[in-house]
Parts: sequence; structure tokens; C-alpha cells
Amino acid sequence: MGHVAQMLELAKLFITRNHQVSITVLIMKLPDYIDAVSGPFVDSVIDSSSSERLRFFELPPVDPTPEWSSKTRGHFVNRLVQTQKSQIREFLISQRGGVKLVGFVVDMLCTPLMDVADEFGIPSYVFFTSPAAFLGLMLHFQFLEDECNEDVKNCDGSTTLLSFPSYAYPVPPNILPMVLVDRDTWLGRFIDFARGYRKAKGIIINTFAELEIYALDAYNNNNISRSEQGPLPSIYPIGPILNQSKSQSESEEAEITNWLDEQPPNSVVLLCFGSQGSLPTDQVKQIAIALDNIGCRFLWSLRSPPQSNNAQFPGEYTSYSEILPEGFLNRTEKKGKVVGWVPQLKVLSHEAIGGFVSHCGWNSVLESLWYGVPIATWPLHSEQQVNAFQLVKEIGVAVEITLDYCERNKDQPIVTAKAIENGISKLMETNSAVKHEAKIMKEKSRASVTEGGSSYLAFSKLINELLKNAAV
Ligand SMILES: O=c1ccn([C@@H]2O[C@H](COP(=O)(O)OP(=O)(O)O[C@H]3O[C@H](CO)[C@@H](O)[C@H](O)[C@H]3O)[C@@H](O)[C@H]2O)c(=O)[nH]1
Repeated sequence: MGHVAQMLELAKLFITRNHQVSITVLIMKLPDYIDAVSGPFVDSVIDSSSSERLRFFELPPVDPTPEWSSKTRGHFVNRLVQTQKSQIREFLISQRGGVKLVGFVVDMLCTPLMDVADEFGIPSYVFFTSPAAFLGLMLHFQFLEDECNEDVKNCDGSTTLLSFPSYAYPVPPNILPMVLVDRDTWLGRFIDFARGYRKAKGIIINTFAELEIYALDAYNNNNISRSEQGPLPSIYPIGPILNQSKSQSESEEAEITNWLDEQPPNSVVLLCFGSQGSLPTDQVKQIAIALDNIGCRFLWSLRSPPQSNNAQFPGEYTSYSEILPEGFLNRTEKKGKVVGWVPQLKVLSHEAIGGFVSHCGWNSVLESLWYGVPIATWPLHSEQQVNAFQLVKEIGVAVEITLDYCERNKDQPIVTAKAIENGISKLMETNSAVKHEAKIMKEKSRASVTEGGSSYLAFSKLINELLKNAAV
């Protein structure tokens, strides 16, 4: 979701900002048992957004296959990429003699598809939906591999802090993304993605200059690369691009917003762990105990483990009493609400929200800062641990519940109710430094996309470059 929604928003931004450009979005839905959230979401976006200048082209899906499991995932992804390449090739052939194709924009995890654009002489641009600091780290992966960096190899056990050009502070090795540790399945693939970034004509990134000063300076000064690798492509920090699409019915949304309307300003803590975020039952219980003890108002988006297929989205329980401590829902009825999916952007915009316990997916971070809501970090997977670290140490808009809760260990440690209570109390303190910083970032994020702001200008530059491609 964190990639699909933003790609669609980027497409909309292109046609709003320029009247010459038109966009075709190529999209392939995955079988429901891999991803049941984005399929219905994409359908609703297609219905509401298609226009003469914004077309959607659905690539036929790869056969549903029994191959999908954590062991065979790599093989499945290879097959997926090969299928997509041949389908995109056919699509491009069908466009010959029609409009001039000025650019091919690929998601940050789809760069192998750039080969097809190369065959047709179309310049490729990468759309990077994670922070610029993480882009720097990805571009650094190859060195770590080449140098067989022992600290990184043993990062689960090591405590030696590691310096990376795109992070302002040395990084504890145990928070590095799983892909660096899982050498057999993922590292090679991520190094390949990063090779794609170097080959691209430009990297469009969903961040803004004022938020990631350190990482963007490191990139622009070419500190991330080695001289033999040549200069990096132009980078376009054009964010924040926010997920404006609706993924719920009016009545489902209203149930939540009506409840928020009844709460005092800045009194409610939102807990939401992203589109895929689910936690083990024991962990859910600890959160409930913390909320019970702390007595703070809360809105909790509670999703079940992905293997369950209960409700509209896998990841929702049919009954919360299955999992929550006895009597919890009754005891907290007046001050708390437990739901499945939340209309997150709308919720964050509500004056009742005073803080956000988040998995630190980058879109959630940008959405929170857009409304000046401070964050308590609870990263789960992907690059979320390093995002959390950056938010706490460098940007100063978040307090830490945990920085290293992750899927890396089979025996996942449970964060105790006490630690959760401490984190939420700090988050909800009035006049705290993180609240203040989040408010400042709200102003900066809005200024960046207003005419003349840093992201506005970066987007103008991108469009000008695309139009120059049209002239070639
Ligand atoms: O109940 C929910 C849950 C999620 N969302 C929306 O779904 C999106 C989630 O995006 P994000 O916060 O980035 O989380 P993920 O979907 O987990 O994003 C993936 O992609 C991100 C961008 O690359 C990475 O930063 C994350 O680590 C990776 O997990 C956001 O727009 C949310 O507003 C809702 O509206 N309601």
C-alpha cells in the first residue's frame, strides 16, 4: 500500500501540475493470498481517477501459484519480473506511432523493469517512497558487500556503531534492515535495485529538503558514491505526496470521525502499524494492559496476523474479544476505540489526535508531520528501524518505544506494557520538545509544496526535464 497509493498520487500530481503531460499507469494485481489490501484499493482509485490524461492499464496477473511461501518467495519474484517485462514490452510495442513517451517511472523495488524502457530508448526515473537517508544506505549496500564488512555481517550480535554517509549519527548494527542480514535471499536483490538507481536518469523521492537536510546534502555532494562509480543521477525531493485515496465507505469513516469529534483536542493517541502491520497475540495483550493502566484516550487500529482470513482485509479479527484481555473493551468503552482499518490521513488531521504510535512506514511519518503530530516509534520490518532512529536522533519529532523490534529474531521479544506506557506518556506530554518540533515540521512540509517551495521547485525541474526528453 505504501508504494501503490503514492505512485497513484504521483501520477495525479503530474497531470495537475502540467497540462501537456498525460500518464498511463501500468499495474499488476497480486493474488489475494499475497496482498488482499491493494487490489480493491486500486479498483476504487481506477474508478475515481481515470481521465483522458490519466489512464490505467492492468497487466494480466501472474497465475496464482502454490509457490508462494517465505522459502520460494525469491523464485516467485523472479518469475513475476520476467512476466512483467514481456507484458510491458508488448504494451510499448502497441504504443508505437502514437504519443511520444518521455519517461518511464518505476517503483524503487521494480528497477529491473527499466531494462525494457532501455530497449525502447525511454529514459527511466525511479520513484523512491522511503527516506533519502535510506536511499543513501541502499546505494552503500554494494560497498558493504564488497568489503565483507564483518560488523554488518554479524550485526545481530555486534554493538559497534556503524557510520553511513546519509545518517547524521552512527547507527547501531542491530537496527539495520533485515535485507542486509538475509544474504541468501535478499541482499543480492537489493543491490540490484540500487544498481538500477545509479542507471536511472533521475530519482524522484517522497521527502522534502527541510526534513532530510543531512541525507540530501550527502547525496548532492556525492559523498555516498565512490569516485569510480561516477556521479549519481539527479534527485528530485518532491514530497510530501500524501495518500488522499479513500479505502473505506463513508459510514465506516464516519463511525471513527464522529467518535473523534466527541474527544477533547490533543487527547487521543492513535496506534496504527501500517497496511501490513500485525502483532503477535501476546504483544497485543501488552498494549491493552498499557492502555488500561495509562488511562489515556486512544484509537487503535488492530490487525491480526496475515494467515487469518477473517474479514474484509486479512488482518482483521471478527471479534476483538478473541484476543484482548477480558473486560478490556467494556472498561475502556468511554475513552477508547478499537477498529480494523483507519482512514489514517483523515484521523491525523483531527484536532483530537495528540500523538501517533507508528511502525514508521515513511508515508505514515510524512502524514503525521503534515498535521504536526509527534510520533512514538515502534518499527516492525523493512527499513522502519532506521527510519525510527532518524526520527528520534536526528529530526527530533519522535520518542522511542522501541527501535529494534523486528522480525529478525524468531523469538520475537515482547515489548512490555511498562515500556509502552512510558513511551505513550512521553508522547502525550504537553509542551514537549517533540511536539514543538513536529509543529515546526508541519509548517515546513506545507511550505515545501507551496508555489516557490523546495518540493514545488523540484517538481517543476522534473517536468522541464521530461519535456526536454520530448524534444529529443
Ligand atoms: O489502517 C490503515 C493503515 C494504513 N493506512 C495508509 O496506508 C499507508 C501505509 O504506508 P506506510 O506508512 O508507508 O506503511 P507500509 O504500507 O508498511 O509501507 C511500506 O512502504 C513504505 C514506503 O516505502 C516503507 O517506508 C515501509 O517500511 C513499507 O512497509 C499510509 O498512507 C496510511 O495512511 C491507512 O489509511 N489505514
